[in-house]
Amino acid sequence: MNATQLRGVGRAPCKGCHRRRLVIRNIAEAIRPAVALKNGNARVGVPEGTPVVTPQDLPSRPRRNRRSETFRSAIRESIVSPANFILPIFVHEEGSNNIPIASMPGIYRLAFGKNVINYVAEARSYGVNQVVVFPKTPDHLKTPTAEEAFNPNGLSQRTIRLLKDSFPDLEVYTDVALDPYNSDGHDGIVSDAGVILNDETIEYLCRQAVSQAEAGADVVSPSDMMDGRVGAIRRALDREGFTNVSIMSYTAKYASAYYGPFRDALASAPKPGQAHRRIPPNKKTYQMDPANYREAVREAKADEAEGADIMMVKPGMPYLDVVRLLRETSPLPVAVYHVSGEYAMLKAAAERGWLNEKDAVLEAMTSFRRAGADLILTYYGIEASKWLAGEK
Ligand SMILES: NCc1[nH]cc(CCC(=O)O)c1CC(=O)O
Ligand SMILES: [Mg+2]
Repeated sequence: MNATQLRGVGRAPCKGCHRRRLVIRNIAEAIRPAVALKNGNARVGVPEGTPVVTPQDLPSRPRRNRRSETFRSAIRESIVSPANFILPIFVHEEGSNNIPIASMPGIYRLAFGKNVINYVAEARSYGVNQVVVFPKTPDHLKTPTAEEAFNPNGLSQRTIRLLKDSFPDLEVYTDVALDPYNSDGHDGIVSDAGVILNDETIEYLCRQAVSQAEAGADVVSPSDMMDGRVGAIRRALDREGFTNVSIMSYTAKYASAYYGPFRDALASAPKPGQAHRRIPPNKKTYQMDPANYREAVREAKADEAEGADIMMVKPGMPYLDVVRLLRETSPLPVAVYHVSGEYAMLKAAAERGWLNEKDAVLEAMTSFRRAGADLILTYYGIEASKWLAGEK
């Protein structure tokens, strides 16, 4: 059989040569089934009734590049690694047990001390060497001006110290915002008229960031969305000699419904107003409108000019277009926050058997990387790393 004959294998019947073609095809399939497959029209083992067609004249067949797992992995464009993950940890000190968070199955407020160490040690054993610390502040320490945020011996500061003492090479990120310490449940100081004060709040955010740097933080992350806070924090850190402490800015943080479980975890949701004080029930006067895209460019330009080292988009999956936008707008690394509500959705569907959790989660992580994120903050940090390591 020569090449010309083989090329005819699998072609649609043409009256004159139909019989000859069948014979050739049978021989070809018997001795070299791969040849028949190469022509894209194998007749081996097709269900009866499968139409016999003329192969399409298609020089470009993208399926060729998907034909084997070996080949697919060889040409994969986006890779997820535990090195990309930043693991959020909730810390409390109301007793020595971890406390489950009802709306985040599998996630706990960790008891300050060895429970925190053990959790982080487990993360590190899977290659996750970055954490971001969120303290659960007891109600009696919350005030309208949130001074606990910069208490040098506050839970946040002690947790940072504990982590850096235990794991000197761990990258410890912090959250800079007043909400966990604010009796009004806002990221900034609320005036009696219900305005979240910008410049006054920044004064305290700077103190908070410096106190975290003094405790040993590697990266401070303002999540408050006040205007100008990145530049002010940069100057405050530099003034105190912390020129090596980085700033990861929540650059495009949207006023999202997906933060609900996080606010459960820290009891940090905006509180009801009082007779003499109007407390806004939501964060829409500082967090971005979910409808806005161009505005993210404006935020990014400001943060870059003010000295941000990393820019973040939050939430994650519903905002992949914004991740891609920042990736193309700036040379800075881009982080994305796969937030508490996104975690809760996946867990809830998985618990009901409606989604394959591992596949759905790794698909989400891959999508963040494809959209252009370098860093991924995710409560799935440990589980996803186990899956990436091939564990069940
Ligand atoms: N400023 C605090 C802060 N930092 C991170 C989150 C949300 C994270 C999550 O939902 O996982 C929030 C909550 C908020 O802005 O209300
Ligand atoms: Mg801004």
